[in-house]
Amino acid sequence: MHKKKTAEELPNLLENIEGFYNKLGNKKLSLFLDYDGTLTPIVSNPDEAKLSEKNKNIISELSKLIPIAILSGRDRKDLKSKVDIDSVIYAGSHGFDITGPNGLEMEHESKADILPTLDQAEEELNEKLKNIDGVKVERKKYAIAVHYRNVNEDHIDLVKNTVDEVLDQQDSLKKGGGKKIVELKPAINWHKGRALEWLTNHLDLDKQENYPVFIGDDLTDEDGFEAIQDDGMGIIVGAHSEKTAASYKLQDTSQVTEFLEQLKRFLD
Ligand SMILES: O=P(O)(O)OC[C@H]1O[C@H](O[C@H]2O[C@H](CO)[C@@H](O)[C@H](O)[C@H]2O)[C@H](O)[C@@H](O)[C@@H]1O
Repeated sequence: MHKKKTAEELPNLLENIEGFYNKLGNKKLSLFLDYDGTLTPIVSNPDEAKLSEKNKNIISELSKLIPIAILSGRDRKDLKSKVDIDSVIYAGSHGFDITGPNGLEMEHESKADILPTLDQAEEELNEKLKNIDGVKVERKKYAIAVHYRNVNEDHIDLVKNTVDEVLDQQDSLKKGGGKKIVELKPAINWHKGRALEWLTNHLDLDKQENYPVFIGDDLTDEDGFEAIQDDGMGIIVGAHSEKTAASYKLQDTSQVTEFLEQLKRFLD
């Protein structure tokens, strides 16, 4: 277990790019990317978080050179429609639902049991929260995000308490956090880190020869950083409320774009 640091304590990747290339050495790079807050800036309406043409082009070009997977809390279909590149892997609902090139399809084995429970929780949340202005209940196949970014500060506790009430009745769901959201997720030890490990196995990325890099900005990305901290590198974008297992930082999404551009030139 490595000691976690605050994002402020970490070196900026762009200012230390030679150190990154040295760590990579002769190993083959694979890239794992979060979506919201990493490839797109955080915006108030989740539907408006669009991938820029610039990022789309770079990711598309990079995916011809190295394996790329996008690991998101979003629903996999929503994620795929927003990114719209055929040559990358999509892991939606925090890694519960994965598709990719060459017929790759993986849904977590819990699917049959958990879907009716999520359906019921979604219905209850919609009913109980319907009179609170600004709240948004976002159903993903294997999770539900309750957004309170646009809720009046006086009502935020009510939103959080309502989520707790619904969770109290569902032993098979657990609570998750994120940027101005509370999530209801399957109470299973599966997350972006486990999905990342599953993908490195599936892609046959032997640890001796490969170097996975994961870029993310939020609490749920910490599982991904931890999964690769011995054999690869976690890069945090901005900061979140806790210490991080990442080893480098990028200031914001524009620095992510800059890094991806540099990477493309380096690999060409
Ligand atoms: O794992 P990610 O790809 O980072 O997804 C995490 C959550 O992202 C989205 O919500 C966040 O971004 C929204 C758009 O910028 C913002 O309005 C919201 O406040 C953020 O929490 C997405 O809507 C969620 O489903 C994801 O779980």
